[in-house]
Amino acid sequence: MTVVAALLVDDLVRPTRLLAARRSAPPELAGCWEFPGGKVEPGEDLVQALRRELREELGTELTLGDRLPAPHEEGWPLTGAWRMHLWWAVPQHRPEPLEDHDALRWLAPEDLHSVPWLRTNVAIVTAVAQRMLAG
Ligand SMILES: Nc1nc2c([nH]c(=O)n2[C@H]2C[C@H](O)[C@@H](COP(=O)(O)OP(=O)(O)OP(=O)(O)O)O2)c(=O)[nH]1
Repeated sequence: MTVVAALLVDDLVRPTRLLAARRSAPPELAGCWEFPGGKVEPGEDLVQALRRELREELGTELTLGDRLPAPHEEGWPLTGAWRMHLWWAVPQHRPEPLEDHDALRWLAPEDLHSVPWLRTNVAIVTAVAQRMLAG
């Protein structure tokens, strides 16, 4: 019941832009923005799953930073029993919307709320904006 996702930024020390991705499926989530990532598969650890998802979805390897602190040890609550863990990361290649997304946008911290995020992401986006603005 674990989802992993990347907070893709231009720089791990002084991030000025964060990548938001617009979902193309399923219909009930399409058009909403999220952090690229997905479900951990059996036999994978969290970071292996994160690297696989980013390779599949955006065609990039990652330089990983810290994990975003979550309000619970199990991660950020999504719907039902799903929980999400997120890592700051810099993409090693130019991200392309290969699978699951139909648009990507690099946002400044003050513009993070300018796209319609998945409802479950709003609290996370607020925490991310605070961290980016705190420098
Ligand atoms: N990737 C991602 N999923 C999120 C975010 N916020 C959020 O509520 N979710 C939810 C949406 C989905 O119900 C679930 C992740 O599913 P997914 O469809 O991305 O997973 P997946 O790539 O492994 O795809 P699948 O096996 O379900 O086909 O978590 C987010 O920021 N990123």
